Amino acid sequence: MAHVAISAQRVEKWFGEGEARTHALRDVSFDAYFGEMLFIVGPSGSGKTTLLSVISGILRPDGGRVLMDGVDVWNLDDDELAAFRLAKVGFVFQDYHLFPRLTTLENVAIPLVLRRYRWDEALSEARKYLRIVGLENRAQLHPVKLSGGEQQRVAIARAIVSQPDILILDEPTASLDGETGRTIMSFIRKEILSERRCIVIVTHDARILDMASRILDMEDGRLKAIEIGAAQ
Ligand SMILES: Nc1ncnc2c1ncn2[C@@H]1O[C@H](COP(=O)(O)OP(=O)(O)OP(=O)(O)O)[C@@H](O)[C@H]1O
Repeated sequence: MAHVAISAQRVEKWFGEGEARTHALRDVSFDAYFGEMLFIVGPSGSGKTTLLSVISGILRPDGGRVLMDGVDVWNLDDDELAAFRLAKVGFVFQDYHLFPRLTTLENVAIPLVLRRYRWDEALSEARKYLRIVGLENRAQLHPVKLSGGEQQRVAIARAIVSQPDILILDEPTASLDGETGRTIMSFIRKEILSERRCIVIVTHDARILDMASRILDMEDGRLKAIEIGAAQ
């Protein structure tokens, strides 16, 4: 029996006040397992990014709970939650969140520095991951000098450098051409997914859906269906 990595239980989220009040997540429950690549799909505004933020310990829900590897993450205090996320979760955000003043290599090294690696060790490990995403020759450039697709690849390298148990990606291929997107997703599936890791991906990109183990289909804040993917 596969081990549950993330358990979302009756999650609710509201935004705004009065007329602008939006019910962004309505009673959303599902389990994500170690060893699977779980995709979240649905129309714009259906709550995908909100769900990703709640299950990864970034955005506090208004109701329900989220267990990550058995830990009720929204019951942790801020310091415990930060430490838990650092130890367990890697993120790739839709808009990259790269540090503009650091080089590409330094950006990838940051999670290791936070884990108290020596600076030279962190840089050398980071270089391996830049090579994996095909950007070794961009190591000394700052993010502003990179294309959108290259920045996305740096963000992916930074998310996987510390080998997190849970890897969360928001639209990871949105700014990549089809071939690069598939190459990176195949790489993640082959080299990054393992029996001890769970990968959750929000995507609009139909070209990569065949790599899903299962697909959560969101609509209007609700979980409409859970489908078995082609790669299960
Ligand atoms: N910070 C916020 N403040 C107010 N409303 C928000 C906020 N974030 C999201 N919403 C609203 O919550 C709903 C769900 O938004 P969310 O970004 O999760 O959807 P999404 O499915 O990820 O959309 P997209 O595919 O366009 O990224 C939308 O109606 C959105 O307008």
